Amino acid sequence: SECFLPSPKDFPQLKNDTFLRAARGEETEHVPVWCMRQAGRYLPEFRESRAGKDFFETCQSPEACCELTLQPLRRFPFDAAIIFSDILVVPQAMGMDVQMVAGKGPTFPEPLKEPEDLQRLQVKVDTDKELGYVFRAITLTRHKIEGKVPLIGFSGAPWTLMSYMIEGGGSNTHSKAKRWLYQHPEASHMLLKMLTDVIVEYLLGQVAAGAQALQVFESHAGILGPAEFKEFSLPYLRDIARRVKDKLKEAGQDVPMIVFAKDAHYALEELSQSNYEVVGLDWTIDPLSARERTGGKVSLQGNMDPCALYAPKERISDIVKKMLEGFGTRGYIANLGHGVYPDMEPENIGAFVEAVHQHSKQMIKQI
Ligand SMILES: Cc1c2[nH]c(c1CCC(=O)O)Cc1[nH]c(c(CCC(=O)O)c1C)Cc1[nH]c(c(CCC(=O)O)c1C)Cc1[nH]c(c(CCC(=O)O)c1C)C2
Repeated sequence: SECFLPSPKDFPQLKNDTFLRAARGEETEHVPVWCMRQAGRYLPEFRESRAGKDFFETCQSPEACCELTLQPLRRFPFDAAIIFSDILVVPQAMGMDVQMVAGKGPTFPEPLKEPEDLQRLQVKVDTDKELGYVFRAITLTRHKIEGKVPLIGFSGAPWTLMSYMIEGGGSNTHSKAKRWLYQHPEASHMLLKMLTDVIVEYLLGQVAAGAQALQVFESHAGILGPAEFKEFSLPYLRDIARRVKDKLKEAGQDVPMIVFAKDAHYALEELSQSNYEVVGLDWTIDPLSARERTGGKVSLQGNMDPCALYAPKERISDIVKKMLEGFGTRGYIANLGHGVYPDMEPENIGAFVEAVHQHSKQMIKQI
């Protein structure tokens, strides 16, 4: 229960800082690797822990979040962990009802339909009160991880959260949310601004609780084109990193920030100049051209096609080798271009991690 949770103080010393060094573009002995959705249904122990339990109730239990975050680390030598939670806890904190419906995914029974609906949202969110359970999960996990690897906190980006709040769940066209951009640009900016304010507080709270890096997920960037991305996503992504960094600096703190804007290859140059140390890439971008286009301004993270995990292990090793040769070993964090799917073989995730470590050690020795 809550009163026995440890405080965000006296954390165990970090033993493997490879991920943090790569994020800052420093030299490492091997390329660090972790996987988006590394805590997930592809692990039998995850399915067992989650069985019969409500998804958001699980998110609200620091002990359950801690256990699910640690599970993949017991199996694989990942170089980072990401706290088990979901991006949709932010719309919940703003007063919206979100349920996880089996076989359908996250569902908002009463999505935003017209600009008047913005009045239903909490303007000033007390993140300690509404999202304190995430902060407590981070503090507990940072203790229980025993300094093995850094712990990443995260948030959804404003446009991605806006699209869920208007669509009411997952969508192929995102046409309801995009209608707002074209019919109600002012209300759209008002909503994006509201979300940005909450996200900044939320990310700062996660660092105060013990998060050692932050990733911002703009998972629905690809549905925007270059012009809409520049107007409705990029300014908010930039504002979030700027405000979080300025506040942390005041407190003498500094954590690397990663921006993952899925399918936003058209905005790679802008993303590399948006106040984030690391730009996460999906698999539709060629590693070498991503390097050229970002011109050494940022570290890069990604980007193996998750479906390559269906390949035999020797093939995974070859794909990883090519990926490493494309990105180079400096300022690079290996990852998938999106999350692990539930039907993937845990063994093949192991092969992916091992291939990154082995090939990169070889390459670094030869430099
Ligand atoms: C494991 C899981 C999560 N969320 C959902 C699941 C599946 C449900 C379950 O297993 O019980 C529902 C869950 N939550 C969401 C979805 C996608 C819905 C859709 O658009 O169709 C689902 C199935 C929304 C969501 N949630 C998240 C994103 C951004 C990343 C991405 O682009 O995939 C998004 C878009 C972030 C997220 N979500 C989660 C994590 C922590 C685990 C880890 O990464 O190891 C993280 C970082 C955890």
